[in-house]
Amino acid sequence: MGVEVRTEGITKSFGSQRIWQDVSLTLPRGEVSALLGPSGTGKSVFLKSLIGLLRPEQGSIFIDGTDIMTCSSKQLYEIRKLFGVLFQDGALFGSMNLFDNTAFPLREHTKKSESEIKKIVMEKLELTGLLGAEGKLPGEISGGMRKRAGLARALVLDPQIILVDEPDSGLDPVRTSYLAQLLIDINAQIDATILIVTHNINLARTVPDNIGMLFRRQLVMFGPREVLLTSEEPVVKQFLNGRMQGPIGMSEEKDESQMAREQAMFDAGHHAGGAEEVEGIIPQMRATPGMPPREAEHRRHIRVREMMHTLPPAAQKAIEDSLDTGSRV
Ligand SMILES: Nc1ncnc2c1ncn2[C@@H]1O[C@H](COP(=O)(O)OP(=O)(O)OP(=O)(O)O)[C@@H](O)[C@H]1O
Repeated sequence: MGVEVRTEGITKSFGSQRIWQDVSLTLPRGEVSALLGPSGTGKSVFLKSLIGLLRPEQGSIFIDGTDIMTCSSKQLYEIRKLFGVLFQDGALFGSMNLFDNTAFPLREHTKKSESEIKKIVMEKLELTGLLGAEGKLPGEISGGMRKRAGLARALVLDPQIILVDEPDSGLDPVRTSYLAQLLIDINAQIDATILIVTHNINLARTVPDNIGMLFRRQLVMFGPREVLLTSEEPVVKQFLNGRMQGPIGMSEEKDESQMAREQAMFDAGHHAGGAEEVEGIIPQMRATPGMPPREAEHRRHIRVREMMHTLPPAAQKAIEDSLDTGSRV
């Protein structure tokens, strides 16, 4: 079962470059959350901080109640075993076939026999649709297969927290949807807490229970998906529709004169980019029929009900509407 991950006021810089500051959020146990943000806003740095690969200079990171910023290195070693991480490129060893890549964490971190290892590895390769490819080298398979192999490897130690860095990078939209479905199904099967770092708008709209966004070195918001998806915040609206019109520029942010120049151009009819102006909420993906129900759905129902009065009116309405249609929450 998944565990809660909570950050309190964490701040990270590299030298004089501040990446983000005072970031506080809670990933509720067993729920799927997504962290969005334009390129370079420090999403990957955040993910690496959660697992203790990078160290923020301020704040606390509680994993199942233990602050990894102050715990001993022995405790940190144990806590890391709770994580399964899927890095952008799968981070596979190029000289090892998929079987050995997937078996690697079991051989490194457990005393399991080779026959036990084989059973687990084949189970995870089957789950990720890779049976039959176990003898292939990473260089011999497609990007989508490498991603799935990375996921198989991330799952072998039965993680309670799964961190996924840009699951869509290098994948076509169809394969991205299949990978998203796989993550939801895995969540239904093992109830792990999942954090997906992405700038894929479709993924953000359809997969997570909770969404947050980093911009201008701040966490702009974090909460139930309905909050961000109904937000009137210009940066959020711009991001969700993938348009040039708004505060996000080619480098991280625009100044006022550039905003005004561009606005005049758009007013004169210039295309602002982006293919669609989607407003509001679209239904969330469900586990594939035949899968166990997601336990997180029930817990989220209770949690969101309790916090309802603290949410903006548009988010409250979206939640009520989903209740009316019986779809969610
Ligand atoms: N180990 C490091 N040392 C110094 N600077 C770093 C290090 N890791 C990341 N950075 C810097 O931190 C900033 C944020 O990087 P990060 O990769 O987290 O962004 P991101 O939001 O994940 O971007 P993208 O969506 O493009 O992957 C960048 O300016 C990057 O150069």
